Amino acid sequence: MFSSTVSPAASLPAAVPAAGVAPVLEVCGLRAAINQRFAIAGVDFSLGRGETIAIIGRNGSGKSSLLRLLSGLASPDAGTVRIAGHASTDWNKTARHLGLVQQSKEMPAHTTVGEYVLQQIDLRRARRDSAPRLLAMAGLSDFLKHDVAALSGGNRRKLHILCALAHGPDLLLADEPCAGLDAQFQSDVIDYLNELKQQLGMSMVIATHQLEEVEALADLVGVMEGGRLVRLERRNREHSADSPASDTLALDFADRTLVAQQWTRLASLLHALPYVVDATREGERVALRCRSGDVALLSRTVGALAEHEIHLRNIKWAEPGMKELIQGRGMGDR
Ligand SMILES: Nc1ncnc2c1ncn2[C@@H]1O[C@H](COP(=O)(O)OP(=O)(O)OP(=O)(O)O)[C@@H](O)[C@H]1O
Repeated sequence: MFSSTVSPAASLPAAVPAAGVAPVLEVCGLRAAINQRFAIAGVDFSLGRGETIAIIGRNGSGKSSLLRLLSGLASPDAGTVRIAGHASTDWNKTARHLGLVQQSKEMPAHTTVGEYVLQQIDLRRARRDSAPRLLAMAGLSDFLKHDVAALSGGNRRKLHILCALAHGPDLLLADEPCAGLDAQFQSDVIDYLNELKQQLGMSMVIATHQLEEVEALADLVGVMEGGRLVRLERRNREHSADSPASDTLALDFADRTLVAQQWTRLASLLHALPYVVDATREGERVALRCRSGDVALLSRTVGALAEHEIHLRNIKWAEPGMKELIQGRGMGDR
């Protein structure tokens, strides 16, 4: 599913857009103290036109803080964020390029969808005649006269997104756009975001805990941990089924002398497993690099070795799989 793993993220050439194409978003050496104990640091990446980066990581890892810095709502202590070539804090220049969807947004009372959209268009000094097209794209044309407070969670989220796009920005920053939605609404919002990507060539930064959003939308995945971007991967969307994996299993054997005394036999058994890319010795342990991060690999490996009377004391992800990272688990036990 993901083509490569690089750490630190700064050294990743995959995140640099093709030569001659100005990045829509460029983040360089970003550092900012958020409070006395937490800082964003070591964030470097670029996003080309039409590309989407999903920012994942467990609660409190700094995703929202990073989005605030990208949007210019907060200023960095060091480094730069450039949106369409302009410093993110220079709102006069960046505002027309940027659409922002924050995590929670109050809806006004006694306001219809039609009125709300026009208010938001006026706020952004955009053209009122863009309203029908924006509403149609979000599938909300039939809700013009509905009270915004009575909209479903999914439609409300789409309304926020469409308002953020009223002035025709190149870059959408969305903080957990599907948080708290049930599966149906989630998939509605993801379809809508996908249309924006496909039809408008929108570039997007999406902070998320949802695997579905990453699967459907992301060209790049950035993993935040303790305020740092610790992994940055480019997804191979066309060949996701058989792309090489970045997932590694750590194997501890019941017989601690096995690796030292029977390495040749053990290595040939492990290399014969269809999903294994590579097996390497690390003292008494073995690191097994696998083609897919499927959780079933653990039980398949245990079973395959047991057939040869080889028993394991412990088996775990040496590097957390993408599912664990997205759901906020698996970091910190390396
Ligand atoms: N305005 C603020 N003032 C002070 N500290 C803050 C502020 N916003 C966030 N923090 C702190 O910064 C750290 C990172 O929080 P942040 O909300 O960026 O993480 P997150 O990855 O978005 O979390 P979640 O997935 O729960 O939304 C936390 O320790 C949080 O308490």
